[in-house]
Amino acid sequence: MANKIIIITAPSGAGKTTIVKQLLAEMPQLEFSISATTRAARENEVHGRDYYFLTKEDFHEKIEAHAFAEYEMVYAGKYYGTLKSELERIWSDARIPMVDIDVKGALSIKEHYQDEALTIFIQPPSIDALRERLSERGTETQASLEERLGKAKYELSFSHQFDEIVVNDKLPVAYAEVKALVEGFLK
Ligand SMILES: Nc1ncnc2c1ncn2[C@@H]1O[C@H](COP(=O)(O)OP(=O)(O)OP(=O)(O)O)[C@@H](O)[C@H]1O
Ligand SMILES: Nc1nc2c(ncn2[C@@H]2O[C@H](COP(=O)(O)O)[C@@H](O)[C@H]2O)c(=O)[nH]1
Repeated sequence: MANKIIIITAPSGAGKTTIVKQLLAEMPQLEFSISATTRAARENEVHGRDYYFLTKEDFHEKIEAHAFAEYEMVYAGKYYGTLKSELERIWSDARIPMVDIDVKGALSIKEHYQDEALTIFIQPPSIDALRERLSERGTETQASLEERLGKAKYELSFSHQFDEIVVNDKLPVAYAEVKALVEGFLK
């Protein structure tokens, strides 16, 4: 049987990480694909759990070695990428990688895995809701918040290129919808 992969994408602040964490807690056959990034760790983040935090030099070495299934410079000159070794590690444990990545990265990984992939776009109810969620999350400066919102407007135009679109207005409703899609895909 081909190796399956689930890709969740959305503009920053739409709620994909929130949904992914709940799915991972309830579906033991799924495993979070830990991305590599050159951005600094936030206060509560742990290397090897939330991300592999790399220097720019280390990230470039991995690009040269073709170690990434996809990578993008997502925000503020910072790289983020899905390591092939991470996907292989999860598949070798007979589990399914849950990949939480930006829209451009999701389009390129979708292209690569095609029929083995389920791609879900989490759509925010509005740009104002995104602003409010990112402000309340408290992780962004005014400049980085504006950068994320600016990019969100562009990313929303790609929603129809994914297998499914789920609007995350009321979290329990969106979560139930995503879970049903994932269960259907894994049957
Ligand atoms: N339906 C919802 N209604 C209100 N707040 C929500 C909802 N879903 C998620 N949130 C909150 O919005 C914030 C952003 O959510 P989350 O971090 O999951 O977004 P994200 O898409 O993963 O963002 P990023 O791409 O920046 O990692 C969090 O504080 C989360 O608790
Ligand atoms: N193309 C990729 N995008 C990724 C990857 N890992 C995370 N991301 C996306 O980056 C932004 C910002 O994340 P944050 O942790 O700084 O808030 C978000 O949209 C992530 O989904 C990756 O490996 N490749």
